[in-house]
Amino acid sequence: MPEYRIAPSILSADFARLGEEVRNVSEAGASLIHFDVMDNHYVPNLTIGPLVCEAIRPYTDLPIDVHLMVKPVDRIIPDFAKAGANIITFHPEASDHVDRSLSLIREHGCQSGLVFTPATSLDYLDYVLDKVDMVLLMSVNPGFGGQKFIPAMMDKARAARAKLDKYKEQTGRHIALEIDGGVKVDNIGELAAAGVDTFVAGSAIFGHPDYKAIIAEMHRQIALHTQAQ
Ligand SMILES: O=C(CO)[C@@H](O)[C@H](O)COP(=O)(O)O
Repeated sequence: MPEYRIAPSILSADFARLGEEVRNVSEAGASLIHFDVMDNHYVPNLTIGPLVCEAIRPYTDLPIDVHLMVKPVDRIIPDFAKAGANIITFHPEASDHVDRSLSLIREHGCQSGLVFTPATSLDYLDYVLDKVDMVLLMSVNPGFGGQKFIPAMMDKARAARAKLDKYKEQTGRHIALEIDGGVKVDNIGELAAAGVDTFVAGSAIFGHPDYKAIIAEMHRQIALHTQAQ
């Protein structure tokens, strides 16, 4: 049975009270803090950088899961590692040398991962799986919170899990499968059954009045859909 993790996306938090929001979701049962970095170049929005990562670091003991939506990728990796990031993921299309960017993340003491937009092929994984700790599937187009889950991503999750399971059979190493975009209580169970183990949720958590209750309900749905497996 994999460890199922809920990662609130602070993109949907109240930025005026960010430290407090991070503390509140941490105490409410979150497993990771998902940190979306957008540059208004690779994606059409502009968010937060290493200074904000450093500022929230004292508010949680949970791993900070930095999702880079920036181009180029490499220059900013050491800054995030220094700011307290634990996991750093990036989009292969945004890196000049994917293998080098993955190595750079690990050299800086973080877990590494590749992110796939809805239309990006999983083939990018083929020659670099040994350097990947987490695969992040985007189930919306990157740039904004509060979008609708793209249904075709359910099959993509199954395909990704099959690839990662095959790799585990060969090597014994588990690679986490994370999904991001439109994750709610009504689809999280099916996603878990499809093989996803890490769930990013922004508006579903920060838009709910009781963070503890919504995270508990997400775990309940996951358990309901995976117990029989
Ligand atoms: O990276 C992104 C969007 O680009 C996501 O992390 C969103 O922030 C998820 O938000 P919801 O769809 O859960 O509201």
